[in-house]
Amino acid sequence: MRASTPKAVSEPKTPGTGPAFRLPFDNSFFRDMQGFYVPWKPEPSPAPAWVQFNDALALELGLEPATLKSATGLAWLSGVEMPAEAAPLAQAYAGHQFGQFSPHLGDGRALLLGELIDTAGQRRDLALKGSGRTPFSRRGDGKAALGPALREYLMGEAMHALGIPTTRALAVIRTGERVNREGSPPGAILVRVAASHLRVGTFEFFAAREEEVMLRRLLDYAVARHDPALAKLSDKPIPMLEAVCERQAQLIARWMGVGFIHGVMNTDNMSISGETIDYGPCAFMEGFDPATVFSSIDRQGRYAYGQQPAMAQWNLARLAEALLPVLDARDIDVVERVEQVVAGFAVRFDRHWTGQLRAKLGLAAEEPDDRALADDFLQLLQREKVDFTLAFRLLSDAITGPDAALHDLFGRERPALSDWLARWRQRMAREGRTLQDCAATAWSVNPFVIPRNHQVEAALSSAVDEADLGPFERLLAVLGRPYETVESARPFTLPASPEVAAAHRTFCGT
Ligand SMILES: Nc1ncnc2c1ncn2[C@@H]1O[C@H](COP(=O)(O)OP(=O)(O)OP(=O)(O)O)[C@@H](O)[C@H]1O
Repeated sequence: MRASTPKAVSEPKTPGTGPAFRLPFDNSFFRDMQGFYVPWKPEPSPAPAWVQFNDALALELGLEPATLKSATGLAWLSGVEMPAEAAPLAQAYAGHQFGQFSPHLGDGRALLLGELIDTAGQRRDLALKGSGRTPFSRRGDGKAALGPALREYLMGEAMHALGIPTTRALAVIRTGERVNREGSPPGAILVRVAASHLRVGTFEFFAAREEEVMLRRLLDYAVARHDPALAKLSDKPIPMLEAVCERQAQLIARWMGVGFIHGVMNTDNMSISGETIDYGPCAFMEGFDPATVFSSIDRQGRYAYGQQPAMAQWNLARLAEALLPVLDARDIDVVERVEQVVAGFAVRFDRHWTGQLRAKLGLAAEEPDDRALADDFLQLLQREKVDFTLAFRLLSDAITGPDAALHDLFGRERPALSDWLARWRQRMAREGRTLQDCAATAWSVNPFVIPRNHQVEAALSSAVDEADLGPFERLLAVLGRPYETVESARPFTLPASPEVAAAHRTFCGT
C-alpha cells in the first residue's frame, strides 16, 4: 500500500524547462499484454475546453487538481499532446450484444492512456472516451457527444455517492467540434477512471479465436489485478469465475436496491472488476414495476429492471464458456463444476438481494420470513406503481415518525398497506434494537435523492442547448449526498409527472 497522502504531480522546476509535472503512469497492460491491444494515439481536439473537472477524484488519484487543470493538463487529456509516460492503446474485445455475438468490438472510440496507482494503492485505468477513430471503429466516427458524456459523468458520481462500485469520470472536455448526431451536438471527451477495462468480452475475443495461450495470459493478468489472493493457485479459472460471479451478484443487488436499470447489459459492458461500466441508456426506475425498460433499443425488455439478475447470469455463462479452452473440457467433473458456479450465481444474488431488502426494511437480524415480508411490500408498490425511492425513504422515516406521507402514496392500496405495516412493526419489535437503530439501517440504504431521469435530461439540455451548466452542477451537488435528508434538495426528490415521464421514457445515450 502506498502512503495515504496524495502524491504530488508537481516536481521541482528545472530551470529553463517550464513547469515540470507528470502523470506518473505505470502501464502494466501496455507492458505485459502485447497482442491484446493496438498502440494508438488520440485525435487532437481542435479547440479543447474543460466542461467538468472532478477535483475529489483527482486527489484520490494522487494528482493535484490545480496543476492538472492547467493548459498542459488540458492538452494531455484532449489528445493535443501526450504526457511523457502515457502509452495510449486501444484494447481488443468482443461481446454478446442483445444475445448476438460480435467477435470484433474493441475500443472503437476510446483509448487507455495509462494506469495510475491511487492514494489507496489501487491500480486505476485512465482512459479517454470519444477521442477519435481507432482500428476498432468499424463504421463509427470514434466520437462522443457532450450530452452523453455529461450523463456518464453524472451517473458515475451518483452511483459512487450511493456506495455502488462504478467507473467514474475525471473530466469532460469539449473538443471544439460538432459531431454527426441528431442536432449536430458539440463533441466531447470523457476522461474515465476504472479499476480496469477488462470485460467479459475481453475473454470472449480470445476464446473465439481459440487463442489458448493468450487466454491464459489474460486470466493471469486479470487475477493478478482483481483477485491477487488467487494468483498462487495452479488452477485459476474456476476460482476466478466464482470471484466474478460474487462481485456481479453483489453489484446487481446494489443496483436493484436503488432502482437502477443499466439498460445495456451486454457482455462487453460487464466488467471483471465488478464496477458498473458504460452509462448509455441507463436510468433509475420511478414507479415500481420490474418490467421497466428505459432504452429505445431494448424493444423486448431484455434488460428490464427485473431481468437484470437473469441477464447477469447469462453473461456469466458466456464468461464460463470463454474460459473452457483453459479448462480441461474433456473432464466431465470440470464442466460440471463450471455449470455449478454459473448456476450458483442465482443463489449468491438471492442472498445479497435478501440482505438488501432486509436493510431497506430497517432490519439487521435474520428471520426466515423476511423475504416474504419484503416481497409483499414490493407487490403493494407494483399494484399502484408507487415511486420506489420515495416509498422506501418514507418507510424509513415511518420507523421513528408518522406514516401519513407513506399512506398518501398508496391510493387504493392503503388498507393493504396498513395490514402490512402492522406485520412489519411486529417483526421490527423482534430485532432487539432500538427503533433509532433500525431507522439508521434503513436510511443508510434508502436514498433521499437519486438521479431522476427527467431532471437529468433537463440538466443536460441546459448544458448542451443553452451552454448553461448551472442546473447540471446543482444536480451533481445534490446527488453527492444521497442518503441525507437535505431540505433544499427536496425539489430533486420529486418524481416526474406522467406526461413528463412519458416524454423522457425512451432515449438512447450514445
Ligand atoms: N461513435 C463510435 N465510433 C466508433 N466506435 C463506436 C462508437 N460508438 C460505439 N462504438 C463501439 O461500439 C461498441 C459498443 O458500443 P458501446 O456504446 O457499448 O460502448 P462505448 O459506450 O463506446 O464504450 P464503453 O463500453 O467503453 O463505455 C464498442 O466497441 C464501442 O467502442
